[in-house]
Amino acid sequence: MLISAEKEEILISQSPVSSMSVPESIESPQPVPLVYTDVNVVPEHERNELEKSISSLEGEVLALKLKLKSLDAKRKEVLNKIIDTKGSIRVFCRVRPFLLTERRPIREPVSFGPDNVVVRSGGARKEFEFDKVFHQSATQEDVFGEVKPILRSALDGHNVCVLAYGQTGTGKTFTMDGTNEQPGLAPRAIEELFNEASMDHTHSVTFTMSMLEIYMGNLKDLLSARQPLRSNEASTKCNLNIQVDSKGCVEIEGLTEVEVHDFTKARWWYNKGRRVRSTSWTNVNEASSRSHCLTRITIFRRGDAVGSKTEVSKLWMIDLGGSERLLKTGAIGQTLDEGRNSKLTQILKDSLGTRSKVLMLVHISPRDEDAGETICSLSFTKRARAVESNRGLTEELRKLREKKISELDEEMRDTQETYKKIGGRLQEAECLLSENKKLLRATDDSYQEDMEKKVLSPLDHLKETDATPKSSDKHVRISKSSGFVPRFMTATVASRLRQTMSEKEINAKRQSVRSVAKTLTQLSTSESLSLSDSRSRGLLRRSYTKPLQAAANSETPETPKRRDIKDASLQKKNINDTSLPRSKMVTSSDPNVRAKLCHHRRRMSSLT
Ligand SMILES: Nc1ncnc2c1ncn2[C@@H]1O[C@H](COP(=O)(O)OP(=O)(O)OP(=O)(O)O)[C@@H](O)[C@H]1O
Repeated sequence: MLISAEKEEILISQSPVSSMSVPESIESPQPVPLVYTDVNVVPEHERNELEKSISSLEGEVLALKLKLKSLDAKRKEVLNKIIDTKGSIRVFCRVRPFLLTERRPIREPVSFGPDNVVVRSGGARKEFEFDKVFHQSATQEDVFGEVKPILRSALDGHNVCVLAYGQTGTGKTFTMDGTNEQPGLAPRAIEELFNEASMDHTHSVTFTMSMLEIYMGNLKDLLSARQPLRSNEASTKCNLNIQVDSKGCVEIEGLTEVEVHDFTKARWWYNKGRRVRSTSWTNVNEASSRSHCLTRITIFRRGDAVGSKTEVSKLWMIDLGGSERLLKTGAIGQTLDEGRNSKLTQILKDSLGTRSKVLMLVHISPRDEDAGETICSLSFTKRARAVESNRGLTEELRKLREKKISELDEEMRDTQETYKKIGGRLQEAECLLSENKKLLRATDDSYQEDMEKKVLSPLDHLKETDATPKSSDKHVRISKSSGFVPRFMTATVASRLRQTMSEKEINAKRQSVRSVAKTLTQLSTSESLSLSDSRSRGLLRRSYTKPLQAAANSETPETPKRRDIKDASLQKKNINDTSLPRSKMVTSSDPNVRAKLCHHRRRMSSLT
């Protein structure tokens, strides 16, 4: 449907509005003749076609939604199987490249394969296994690619925890935050969540965001509106309480939680939190190496069906303090270490359980002098990895496991592809449905207008407007339809007398204008008519102006009689234009009647 604002016309294809389930033959690109038609003249059979198309599209939308729902459930199940087979605690290792300021040793202490790292220190050789090892040349995209599937789990209702662990200066912040040119995991993950949510056709998904810092057992709200002015000034929200409800869900009392509607807004908040974290420390490096920075995205996912429950899950992205600091602090004083780490454990209590997915990224340095610290970090993650029952499998079982994972991966890809296709079709169908509904509403309105015009001739309309108090048309219509007329609007004996006199005169005009309206209606129902077509316009002009002129010989200079009526749409505008000065709506030639009508109208308007 095309709407030309210039000509105030609507172009409607002569064929009924197509639905999605059109037969192949009709779908082939045949030249469809376009017919210009006025919205006021949509023939009855086209309305029926439109209604039929709407109901068939409604059925199709429903069926597609059901299909998507079952595909979503299947995808969820397959993903869970994959994660369970791979292990719900996954440990990756990332080796930082040498920095420009660092001297590369002749014999590097760290060597690595795709899933193992070997460290040589003081003649000893230690080997560690991982789910994946990112070499020095690995990009931020490479790392994110491996993290992506776990995000889907978060959207599916699982609590997910992504932790960056390692010695100070090994690249934890680089991996989590990244730079403007090379964004890290957190901004990429947030963007991905929005992308995935936009493709979910069966649920509405919303997000909130919180950021906090833990240092020496203190919790600091990084998104709070009230931040300390100076670095050493205590923040009002520096000691938040951790609460656990009856279901075991952890909540941090008073922690700022902002609603994020899109990625731009989320990134803005994320950058704000990062700024607050660094500015509250006198030394920026101290900030990241001595404290844990936690970003929480809470996901609210609700099905479209009436009465659906909202699933809530959390995605934690944590940049841990330098591991050597943790160990050293622990060595210096047990109390300090307890205070520092027990808060972290409490906060993550519901996100490290059996239904949760954990991804730990251990970062190591390539430097010779860091080899001892590297072994410490890797030994810690080895213990974390050992928690998983899948570890220590025989070669045969390992192969079987790999085969199973690749089968599941393929199933997952197929399901996702089908989901995407059906999602696309659903969007098309919904779009078409909404267009058709709009069109039907437009035809309904014009149909009603048309019917009104058949009952009331244009002059009736004038009369009605004339006799109406200044209140809006809408109000008057409501009063008419409901049968309720305010008392001050009921006619008095005198007003009825005055009205009878004016009615006699108006009736004569009504007769002639009705014949014009009839001619128009006949024209409109007999064929689709283009008002841009000069022949049609001429026909309209002739048929419309002639009886008007004949009937309105005695009209006042303001009436359409002396106007050069350009086309029917202009004529229609004149008739309906209630914004015209009220004096222009009087149609009596008799000065006495005119005076009486004016008096009547003044009286009525003074009552409103
Ligand atoms: N993969 C990488 N590629 C390029 N540069 C990196 C990489 N990893 C780390 N760097 C650089 O190494 C330096 C230290 O990294 P970063 O600050 O991220 O370490 P960190 O582990 O977060 O330290 P801290 O514990 O102090 O927070 C930075 O200059 C960073 O840009």
